[in-house]
Amino acid sequence: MTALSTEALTRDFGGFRAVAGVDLALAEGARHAVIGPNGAGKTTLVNLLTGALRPTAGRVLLGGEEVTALPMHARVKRGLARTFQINQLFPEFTPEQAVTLALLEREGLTGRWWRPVAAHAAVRAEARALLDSLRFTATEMRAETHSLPYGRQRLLEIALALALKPRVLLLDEPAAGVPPGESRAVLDAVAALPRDVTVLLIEHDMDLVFRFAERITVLAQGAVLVEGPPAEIARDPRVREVYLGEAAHG
Ligand SMILES: Nc1ncnc2c1ncn2[C@@H]1O[C@H](COP(=O)(O)OP(=O)(O)OP(=O)(O)O)[C@@H](O)[C@H]1O
Repeated sequence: MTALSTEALTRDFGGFRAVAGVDLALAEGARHAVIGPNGAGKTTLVNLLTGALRPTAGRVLLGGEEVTALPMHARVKRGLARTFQINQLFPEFTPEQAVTLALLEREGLTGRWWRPVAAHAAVRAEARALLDSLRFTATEMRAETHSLPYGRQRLLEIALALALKPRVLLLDEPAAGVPPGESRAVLDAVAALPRDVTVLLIEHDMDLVFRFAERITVLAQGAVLVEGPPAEIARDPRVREVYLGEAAHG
């Protein structure tokens, strides 16, 4: 079963083709990464997947159903989640409180302060389990978010996206700004999530990509240059060429 796919996905800006006939297919439970040199079309592709941009041509499918014409929130409802931005975290909340609220929100329970205490306890336990699956310690779960290392704050954003119980999690540069010593832990925690969530990673840092992904799609000039397992991508001369070109010109 395909969790997320695109067919001949294309986006023009004026006369410029930023995404050119991209075919992607992520199997359920995939750990897939899209890489490519600057200007390859990665950000445009993400925006087409989330619904922030409409394609000039082609289709986006979620669980085999076409979502090309659906706005962002409708795609989220159908199981596509992306990470929240850091400024959406409440710094004085603990991760446990923040995830509990997100879970309550999903179930439409916020504001129902008369609900039984037992129900609340169950949601709290669920929040702790979710944070535990992302390798938060009990101490970290109960610390105010602003006091946590930046890598943990990024993981909390991922936890909040996971609280929506998505089918597909889209991670757009989740390690941006995270110190190198912490960024591996962020991606390792995501890689180890249960396989009922499919993960698509867009990331600049090659070390992280090769650590995380089981399949890699390389974009160049808006089109798929090559797709395959990391070992194949690493030794593909075409991939080296586009990155060497970038190093020479950038
Ligand atoms: N709104 C826009 N209007 C015109 N051109 C655009 C627009 N958005 C992107 N482009 C162009 O499309 C191409 C792909 O851009 P995009 O940002 O998707 O690449 P990218 O792979 O994400 O690059 P980077 O790694 O540098 O972020 C670039 O040449 C960019 O200049």
